[in-house]
Amino acid sequence: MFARTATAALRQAARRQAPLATRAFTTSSSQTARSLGARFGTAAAAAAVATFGYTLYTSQTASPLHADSALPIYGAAGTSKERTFIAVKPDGVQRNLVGEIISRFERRGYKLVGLKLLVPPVELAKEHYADLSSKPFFAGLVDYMTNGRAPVVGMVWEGPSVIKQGRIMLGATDPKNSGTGTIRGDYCLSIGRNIVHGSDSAESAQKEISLWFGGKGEVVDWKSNNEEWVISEN
Ligand SMILES: Nc1ncnc2c1ncn2[C@@H]1O[C@H](COP(=O)(O)OP(=O)(O)OP(=O)(O)O)[C@@H](O)[C@H]1O
Repeated sequence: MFARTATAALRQAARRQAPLATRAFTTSSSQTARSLGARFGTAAAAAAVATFGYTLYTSQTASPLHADSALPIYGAAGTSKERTFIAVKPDGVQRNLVGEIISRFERRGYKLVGLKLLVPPVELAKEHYADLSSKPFFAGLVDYMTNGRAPVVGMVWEGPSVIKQGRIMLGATDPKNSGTGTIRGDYCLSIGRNIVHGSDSAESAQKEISLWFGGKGEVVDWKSNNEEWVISEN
């Protein structure tokens, strides 16, 4: 009974989270590109589909579901299945801070449901930072993320309020304004080398998880045995 109720709640939350999602899977690249085009721009959508070789899911296309779950890969914001995209940028990898950053999220009680190491294609970085494309530092930002001098570690973390709490754990964009105890406040000094990224809203998390983890089976829905000790409210 509880399982059925929880599943229904998740389905409802997922529908609220993706109100424009179609009910059937989108199978054709051109169809997907059109959907993406409406949201992120036609060129970016076509380039993304061509570049990554897999479908990018947005709120205008159906999201991939886990085989045994009604949950989209981007989770259900506002529930204990909320998910966010966190990335250790190339400077964080180069400075051997991957373990430290993973450890902070693990110790807080969040659950790792996606993890990959990659040198992102230029188109992926451009799409990820599309809202900054007019900024003078955009070209340098894309180069720093994609030039291969070190890879990026992409992650999907799950748990209550993980989007907001993840941003708090990261600290301010400019490390000079980040408090001690935050990742950026403890480990970096420059806005251009701030070692981590975190989704800043449910909409961003949905876009970014779909962008970086859209391949089949790249986000894993698993049950942690610690869950009742971490997220129960009695
Ligand atoms: N003035 C700047 N000079 C150089 N790089 C910048 C500057 N402002 C932002 N950036 C880079 O662009 C990234 C994205 O900036 P944004 O304003 O979206 O901040 P953010 O959301 O805190 O960062 P992120 O998206 O990486 O988590 C920053 O993390 C930083 O790497």
